[in-house]
Amino acid sequence: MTYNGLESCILSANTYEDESVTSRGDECQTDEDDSSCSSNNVSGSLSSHSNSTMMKMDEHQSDDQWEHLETTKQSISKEKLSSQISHVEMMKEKFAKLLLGEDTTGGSKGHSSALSLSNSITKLAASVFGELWKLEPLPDEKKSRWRREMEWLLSPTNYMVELIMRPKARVDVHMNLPALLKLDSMLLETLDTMTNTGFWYEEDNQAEGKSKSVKEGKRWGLPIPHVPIGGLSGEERKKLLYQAKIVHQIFKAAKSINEHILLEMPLPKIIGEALPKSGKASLGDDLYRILNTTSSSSTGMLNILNLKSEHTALDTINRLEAAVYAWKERIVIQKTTTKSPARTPWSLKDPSMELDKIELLIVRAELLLQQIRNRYPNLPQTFLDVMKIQYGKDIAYAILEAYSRVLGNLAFNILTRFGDICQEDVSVDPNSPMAMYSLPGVKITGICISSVSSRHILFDKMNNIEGKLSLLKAEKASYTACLSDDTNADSVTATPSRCCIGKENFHMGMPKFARLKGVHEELSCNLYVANCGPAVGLTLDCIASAFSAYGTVKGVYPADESGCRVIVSYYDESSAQSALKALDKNPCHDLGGRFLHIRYSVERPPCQVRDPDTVQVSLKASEMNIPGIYLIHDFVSAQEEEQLLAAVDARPWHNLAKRRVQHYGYEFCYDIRNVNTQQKLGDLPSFVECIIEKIPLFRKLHEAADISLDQLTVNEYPAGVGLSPHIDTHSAFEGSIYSLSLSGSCIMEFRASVGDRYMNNSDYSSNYARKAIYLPPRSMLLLSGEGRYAWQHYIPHHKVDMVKDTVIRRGSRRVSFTFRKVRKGPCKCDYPQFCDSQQVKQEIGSY
Ligand SMILES: O=C(O)CCC(=O)C(=O)O
Ligand SMILES: [Fe+2]
Repeated sequence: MTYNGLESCILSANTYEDESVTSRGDECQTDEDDSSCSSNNVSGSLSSHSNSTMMKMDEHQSDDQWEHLETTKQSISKEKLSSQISHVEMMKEKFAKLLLGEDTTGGSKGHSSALSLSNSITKLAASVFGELWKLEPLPDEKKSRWRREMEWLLSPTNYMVELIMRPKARVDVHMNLPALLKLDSMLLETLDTMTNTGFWYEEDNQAEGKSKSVKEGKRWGLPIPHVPIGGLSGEERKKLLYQAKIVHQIFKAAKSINEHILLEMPLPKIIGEALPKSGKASLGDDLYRILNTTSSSSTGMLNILNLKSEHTALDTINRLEAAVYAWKERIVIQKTTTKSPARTPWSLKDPSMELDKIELLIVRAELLLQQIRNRYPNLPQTFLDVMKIQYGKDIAYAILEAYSRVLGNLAFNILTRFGDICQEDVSVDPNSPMAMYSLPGVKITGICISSVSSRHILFDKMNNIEGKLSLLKAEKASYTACLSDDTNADSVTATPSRCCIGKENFHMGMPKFARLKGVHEELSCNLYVANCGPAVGLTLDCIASAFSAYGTVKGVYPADESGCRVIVSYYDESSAQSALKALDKNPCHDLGGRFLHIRYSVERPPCQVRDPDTVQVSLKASEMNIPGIYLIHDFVSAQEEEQLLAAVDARPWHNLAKRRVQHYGYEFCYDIRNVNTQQKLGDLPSFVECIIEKIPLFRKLHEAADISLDQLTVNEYPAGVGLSPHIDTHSAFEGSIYSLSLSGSCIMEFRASVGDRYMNNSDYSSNYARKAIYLPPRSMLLLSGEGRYAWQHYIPHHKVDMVKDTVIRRGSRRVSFTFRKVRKGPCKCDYPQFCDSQQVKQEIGSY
C-alpha cells in the first residue's frame, strides 16, 4: 500500500475494490492467510483474491455446493470488508493526526513530519507490544495490526531517492530497512514458537481488587511465571536458551543499526548552540582530569570512574558527548575561520588548548564512551540522541531510528521474559544449569527495581557464552549494575538525559522523588506513573506530550531503572490532579490505549526517617564507622574466583546442618568453637596463594593488619542460609580475620549491646546498635580491632537483600574463604568482657 493508495482510500473508502495488489501482495496465497498478508491490503487484495477463488470454485463445484459456499464466502467477505473499512477509517484518523503533527487545532504547534512518524512508530509499538508480560505468540489481531500499520508508516521510504546522477533509493534506507524487516519477523517468529511450553503463567490476583495497602508495592496484577516442581526439562531448557540467544543477537543487531543511524543524524543547530562551549565545562573537573591522565588506558579510565549505576553511567556519557561536540565544533571553527580562534565563543572557555590536545581528548573521550556503552549495553537514549530525534527533519532517519529502537526494545522485553523463566527455574531447582543465567534482583514481588540490572546480567552472560566478553567484565558489569550510586542511593533518581523538556535539566542536580504511600491523600505537582516508559516503547517525549493535555509539563523522568515507571512533573498541583483523575487506571488514548497506574509523588527531602527495624546497608566499610573493619572490592579477579571455586569443589565437603564447610591448616571444632592446635592438618593449600599474596594490600588501609595466616575455613551457604551472631573465639584466633566472598553476595550485619562502650553512635534498634555492609562476590573483608573483638557479626537468613533501595537476590550459593591465624597463647585484647581467655582467667582467679 502506498500513499497514493492511502490517499484514494481516504478520499473514498468505497473505491478500494478497484485497488490492485501491491508489489508485496504476491506473497499472499489464500484468503485465510490474513495475518501474513494483511499488511499489503488495507484495501483491494481481498477482492482480487476472492475473484480468483470464485473462478476455481466455478470450475469444480456442483451448484448446491456452490450455493452453500457462495453464501459462506459472501458472509466472510462482508466481515472482512467491514473490518477493512474500519481499518481504513482508523488509518484516516492516524494519517490526519500525523499530518497535523498532533496539533489537533490545526495550528502551528504540530511536530515535523519526521517527529510525527517517529512518534507514530513508537506509539504503535507501545500499543502492540507494550503488554508483553508473557512468552507466548502475539495474538493474530495484534500481529496483523503491527504489520498493516507499519507498512503504512514505512511507505514514505518507497518514494525516497538520492538525486546523485540518476534517482536511486537512498542508500541508508536500502541498506537498513530490509534488515529491520527481517529482524522484525524473526522476533515475531520466536514468539510464535512459544506454544506448548513447559512453563506457564498465572495472574497475580493478589494485586487486584484488594485494599490499597495490600496493593501497595505489588506487581500491578502482572502474570507470574511458573515451572513444574523440579524445574523445566533438559530439552525445554536447551530450547529456551537457544531462543534467548537468537533474540539477543536480534537485540544487538537492532541496537547497532539504531546507534549507527543516531550517529548519522545531525545535531540540531539550536541544541548545539545551547550546549556549553567548553569541553572542560561539560565534563566537570573530575572527568576532565581522568581524560587528561594519559597514562591510563580506556579500561583504566573506566575503573577510575568507578561507575556504580546506570544513572551515573548515563550522566557520564552525556557529559562526554557534550564535550566531544564542543571540541569538534572548536576544531571546525579553528580550521575554517580566518579570524583569531580566541574570538569565537567555542574557544573562549578553553583558550590554552592546542588543537592536537583537543584531538587526543576526543579520541580518549570516544574510547571511554565505548567502554561505558559496553559495560551498560542497554542505556536509555542520551540527551543528544533525544534532541536529534526531537528536532530532526530527515524522515528516513526518523523512520529508521524509530523502527530500530522499537525492535531493540521489543527484543529487550522478550529477553527479560526469558530471564523471568530462567529465574523461576533456578528458584525451584537450584541445581538448574539455568543458574548461570539467573537474574538476581528481578521480579521480586513488590519491587522490580533491578530489572534493568538483571538484564545486564543476562546480556553479559550471553556475551560470555559467545566468548565475546571475559567473565571478569560480565561479573563486574552485573554487580556494579546491581547497585545504586552512593549519592543516588536513597531515592529514586531522575536522569536528566531522559528528560524531554527544557535544557535546564541537562547536567543539573537531579530531583529525587518518592512514591507516596497513601494514594490520593496528598496533592503534589509530581505524578508517579507506572506501566509507562521507554521499556514499554514510550519515549519520554511521547509521555510528556500525552500528559501536556492536562497542564504544562515541567519534565518527565524515569522513576527508577525499570524503564516502565516515570515521574511526570507539572508546575502546579491542579494539572497533576486533573491528569491523575483522567488517566489513573484508564486507557490513555495518546499512549496507544495503555492503562496507567498513577499516584502522587513528592520530591524527597534529603534526609528520610528510616524504619527502626531496618538497618542501612553500607557499600563501604568506612560508612559503617566500626573501627577495625575494612572491605576491598574485587580482591580477586573473576578468573581467580572461578579457579578457587573449582578447587574447593574438587575436594570433599563436610556437611553441617544448613551449610557445607572445608577446613585447611587446622580443623575448627564447632562444638567447642575452637581449634585443636595440637593437630595441624597441613599448610594452607597452594590454590589460595593468589589470595595470600594480596593480603598485604590491607596494610595500606590498616597498618596493624596481621598478614601471617595459617587457618582457612571454607563455607558454602545455599541461597537464604545465613550465619548466627557470634564473635570468633578470642582464644582460638589472633586479631585479624579475613573473609573473601565468592560466587554470591550477601549482607553481613554487626551488632553491639547498647550498654557496651564499644559502640560509636546511635544507629540502633532494640538493645543493639546495628550496622550492615554489602559483600559483593570477590570482595575481601577484614575484621580487626574493635570490629573483630567487640562486635558480633552475622549473616541474616534472607534470600534477598535490600541494599540502598535496590533489591539484590542472593545467588544460588555464596562461598566464603575465611582466613585466620591460630592463637598459640592466651588473648590479651582490650575487650575483656568479650574475651574467653580473660574471662577464664578471672574465673580461675575467683576460685
Ligand atoms: O562467611 C563469612 O563470610 C563469615 C564466616 C564467619 O564469620 C566465620 O566462619 O566465623
Ligand atoms: Fe565469624
